[in-house]
Amino acid sequence: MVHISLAGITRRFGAERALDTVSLDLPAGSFTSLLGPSGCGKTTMLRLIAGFDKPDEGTIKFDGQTVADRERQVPPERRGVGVVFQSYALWPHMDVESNITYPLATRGVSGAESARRVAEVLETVGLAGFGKRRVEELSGGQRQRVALARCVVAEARIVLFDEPLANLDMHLRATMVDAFRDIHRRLGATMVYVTHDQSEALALSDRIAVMKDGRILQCAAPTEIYRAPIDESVAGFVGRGARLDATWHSGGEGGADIEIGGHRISARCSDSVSGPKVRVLLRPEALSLAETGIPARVVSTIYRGPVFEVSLEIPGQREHVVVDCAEPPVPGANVQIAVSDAWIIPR
Ligand SMILES: Nc1ncnc2c1ncn2[C@@H]1O[C@H](COP(=O)(O)OP(=O)(O)OP(=O)(O)O)[C@@H](O)[C@H]1O
Repeated sequence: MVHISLAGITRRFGAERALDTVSLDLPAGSFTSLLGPSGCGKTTMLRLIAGFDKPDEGTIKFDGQTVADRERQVPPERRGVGVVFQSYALWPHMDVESNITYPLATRGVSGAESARRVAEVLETVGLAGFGKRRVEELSGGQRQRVALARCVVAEARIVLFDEPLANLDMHLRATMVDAFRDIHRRLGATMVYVTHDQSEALALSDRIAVMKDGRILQCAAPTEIYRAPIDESVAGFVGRGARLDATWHSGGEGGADIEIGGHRISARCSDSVSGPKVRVLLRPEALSLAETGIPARVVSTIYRGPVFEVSLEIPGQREHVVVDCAEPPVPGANVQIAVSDAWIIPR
């Protein structure tokens, strides 16, 4: 288990800053997801941690030891980092066993000991009996698991995942999410996971770092990112929900009364916000159609599995509000929205 610390990391490509003075601490044994739109710098960050690339400014330390700064650069093979990338990084023409034993062979482990460890790890990743199969004969999900097995065998102290599930179908993704969680529990390695997929990030990580334009906007537990996003970008990027204009009425210190469409509601807030105008985040699960509430008009309904996603327009608001309903109201109908939870977005 390794504590990873990035301090003031900048990586430029021409005039562009792929990473812009990023500082981030990843505690030993933590599982952190990097979440953010395409091009925000997630892969660049992983490559710097792995040692495939070098920062222009700043320092990366593993357990207090510098592995990269402007002058020094510890090579990837001496960092104890395992990678599970979408491009697999396996030798396709070799069999599964040879791919997995490679890190053992480089450390002088061979023969019966090597065979025992490979059998054990194949069992762990659910590939018992696949040792002699060539990698090119495996499915995408199976290849991911071989890459993971290689990290386990190498006893990687840090494991980096770059969109490992992007090419897999929904069912396999769910299975792999379970496998990753299980491996994290067993290995106790410090894991960093890059994804576009919020549900993966929320399910897997103990912390999520939300990135934009080469910077980290917020790094916190998934529940905090979801319930108390630090700004408009995080609120808009993670989870469903609408950001609305509201008028401050009274309160402070964790909670306030605010008004939307002439209707008063209670909202959570950080200590730093106050009126007279505020922005508020309403998540679908905290909303329902009721006898009294914020007046709105039904714009559309879409069936999403067990519930209908109902899109509602509130006069004077730019974003539509989404509510999940068992029975869909008629488009055009005037309704009222009851609110059980709301978050005032800090500025
Ligand atoms: N080798 C390179 N040469 C030039 N520009 C690069 C290079 N690598 C990355 N970039 C640029 O740096 C920025 C960050 O790229 P990066 O791959 O880290 O983003 P990302 O968040 O991983 O994106 P995605 O989710 O699409 O994979 C992008 O604008 C990209 O075009």
